[in-house]
Amino acid sequence: MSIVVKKLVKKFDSQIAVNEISFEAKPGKILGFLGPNGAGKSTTMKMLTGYMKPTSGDAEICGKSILTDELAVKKLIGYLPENTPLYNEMYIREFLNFVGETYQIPNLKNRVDDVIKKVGLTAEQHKKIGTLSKGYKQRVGLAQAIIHNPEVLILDEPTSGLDPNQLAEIRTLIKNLGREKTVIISTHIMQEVEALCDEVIIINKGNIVANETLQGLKEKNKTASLEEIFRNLTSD
Ligand SMILES: Nc1ncnc2c1ncn2[C@@H]1O[C@H](COP(=O)(O)OP(=O)(O)OP(=O)(O)O)[C@@H](O)[C@H]1O
Repeated sequence: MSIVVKKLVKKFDSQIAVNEISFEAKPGKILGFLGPNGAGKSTTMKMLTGYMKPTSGDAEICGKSILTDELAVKKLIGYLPENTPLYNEMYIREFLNFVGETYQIPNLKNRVDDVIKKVGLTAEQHKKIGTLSKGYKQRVGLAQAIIHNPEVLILDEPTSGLDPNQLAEIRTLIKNLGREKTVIISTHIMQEVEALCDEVIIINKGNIVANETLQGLKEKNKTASLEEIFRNLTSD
């Protein structure tokens, strides 16, 4: 297992955003992390990537604890946050070089060339980040997430705001990455889950209400409609 989550809790004052959730994820599989707005998806992802301390519980990324091995965990994970914080004043190459240097990547120039090609930024590569369209900014976000070739990818709504062409390209990229790596993606797009995910977790009000293979989820709920399953499991 490359991700083992153990009774993870996050409280904000009296509000329990994530309520003692446990789950696992393995390499070569894409795990879809679904839930209504405010369910606790981003909060969980932030805890797994070391950007937010859990109130209690722990998680291991390739055997390293998010509580005690924060640095090792950051190296093992590529993270695309929901609203990718990018440096708008920087040029794409400058930014990717900067990120690459923090990971001390050898032959960085070649690696930057590689990721630019991989995420489809070749035509835009000499532009300033601030001048890019939303979809291209998203690609820069993906490029910084994969530059250090991490074992685990955590992508928070990776295709939000992309046009249909970009959507298809980025989905193909994620699908390919998922062949070797452990990938968790959060999304509200059920077609995306169908197209990409092997396994699905549905979270509602901080609690896991489903944790199945995509096929298993449909069989258990006796319908092939993910939207119907989602509504049944998350409506009040
Ligand atoms: N820093 C914070 N301080 C206080 N409350 C927070 C904070 N971050 C998140 N929350 C609350 O925790 C709950 C879960 O939020 P979270 O962002 O994890 O939801 P989400 O499932 O990612 O939602 P969405 O689909 O809208 O992105 C929400 O009620 C939110 O208001």
